[in-house]
Amino acid sequence: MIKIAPSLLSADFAALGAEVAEAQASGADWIHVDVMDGHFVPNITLGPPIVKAVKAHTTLPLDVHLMIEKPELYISDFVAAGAGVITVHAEACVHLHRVIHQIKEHGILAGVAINPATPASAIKEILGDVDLVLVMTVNPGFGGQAFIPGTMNKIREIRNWANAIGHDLRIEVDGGISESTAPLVAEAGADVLVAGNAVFGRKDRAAAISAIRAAAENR
Ligand SMILES: O=C(CO)[C@@H](O)[C@H](O)COP(=O)(O)O
Ligand SMILES: [Co+2]
Repeated sequence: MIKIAPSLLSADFAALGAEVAEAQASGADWIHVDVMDGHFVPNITLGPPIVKAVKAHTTLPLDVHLMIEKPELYISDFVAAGAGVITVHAEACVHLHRVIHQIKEHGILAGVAINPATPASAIKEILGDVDLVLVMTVNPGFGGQAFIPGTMNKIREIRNWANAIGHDLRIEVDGGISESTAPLVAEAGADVLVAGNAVFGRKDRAAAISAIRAAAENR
């Protein structure tokens, strides 16, 4: 089953409550929340107080994508704020195994993300421990960038490894996902599709979400 996770990065930050409620009413499965610290990526967005405020406006799982250094210092704050999924970058964690288990101890889903230039092998040893692998299909930091097609080989590789060990892994893709790129990533093995611009950049969010879902499912 394909999940669609609209990214709040492209929503109206002055009206996040209404934006998240509309995304839920429009058929979103998860709400993707991009946390950036100005160090790991060259942009700064939001922290736990905003996640908590957003959570009050939706019953959907909040899919928190941490693009921050030393994510281990903030896991419990994001859990307390209402995160249902927390994903950390492999590139930002010296002790990735420890951070993944720190997330899982809170009883929520744990994910690991890799940048476009990071090989899939960087997460092979942790694959059986995570609920989700996030394959970045753009360089993290900004919404509205163009999809990088070369990332698709990694989706296939990771899906094959997960199948080989019988692991029911979610593979999420993030960056430049739209009606036209959704079939490609779904065919490669992705099943959680983050979409910022392609949902919040359109007036009719329900039409946008169902078009992406249909494109992925009818590939
Ligand atoms: O994590 C990020 C960017 O770093 C994303 O979640 C973006 O928000 C995706 O935006 P679009 O490419 O879909 O507009
Ligand atoms: Co993201």
